[in-house]
Amino acid sequence: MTIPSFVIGIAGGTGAGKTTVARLITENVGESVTRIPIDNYYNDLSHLELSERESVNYDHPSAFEWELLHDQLATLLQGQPIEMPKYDFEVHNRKDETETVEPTDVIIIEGILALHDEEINEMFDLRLYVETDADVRILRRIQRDVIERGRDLEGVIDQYLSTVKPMHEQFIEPTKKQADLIIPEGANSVAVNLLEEKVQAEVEGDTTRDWERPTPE
Ligand SMILES: Nc1ncnc2c1ncn2[C@@H]1O[C@H](COP(=O)(O)OP(=O)(O)O)[C@@H](O)[C@H]1O
Ligand SMILES: Nc1ccn([C@@H]2O[C@H](COP(=O)(O)O)[C@@H](O)[C@H]2O)c(=O)n1
Repeated sequence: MTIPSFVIGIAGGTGAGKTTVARLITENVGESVTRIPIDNYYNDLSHLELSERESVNYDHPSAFEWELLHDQLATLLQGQPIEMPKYDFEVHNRKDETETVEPTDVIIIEGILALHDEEINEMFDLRLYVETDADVRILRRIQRDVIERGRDLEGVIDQYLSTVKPMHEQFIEPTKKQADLIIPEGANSVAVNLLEEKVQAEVEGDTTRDWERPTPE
């Protein structure tokens, strides 16, 4: 049984480079790291029609099932596996299947609102906020949403102006204050190299966590 020794939260606006940072800093540590996108914890919206799901505000904190994320992270920290939900952006809903995730030395929780929830924040040993200019982020998002998430240009622009931008300003950007480190320009190589070394040390070392683990209910 592995008891994770280091938990990293990575927040930042859409397209800031969170996933890229998470991937790069864990590239050389193989299976000792688990990456958990909080997108997988969007609420199950199976009770809604596709047309209704299309108009949900996915950038508001209420779009996520925080309790499930909290409980599953606590389970991993107790050395137990979880059944992580999986998300399908094309249909705006959870997939039917889950993925079994085993606890590993290092866990990364990554997503726009990764630093939003107070209790989850307390479970992190390191809180990162990836900061990239809004114009760069929207350009990246257009490209990604059209190519990978089955969206059209008009829809991406409408969604950006109606919910993504205002929610970023109201909820996401303020979580920067919770961060231990702010990473400018996304995956900048100096920050990535330093964090990569830190992750490597956690995987190789015999470190223990300094917060009190939640007791199972
Ligand atoms: N530093 C960077 N330079 C150039 N492109 C980048 C950089 N960081 C990320 N990208 C690209 O931008 C897009 C969004 O990055 P991603 O890491 O998925 O962002 P996020 O997870 O914050 O939404 C991806 O296509 C990625 O390859
Ligand atoms: N059905 C959904 C769910 C979420 N989104 C958008 O995803 C963004 C978060 O993902 P990143 O990889 O960009 O961090 C968020 O801004 C939501 O607007 C969506 O479009 N559709």
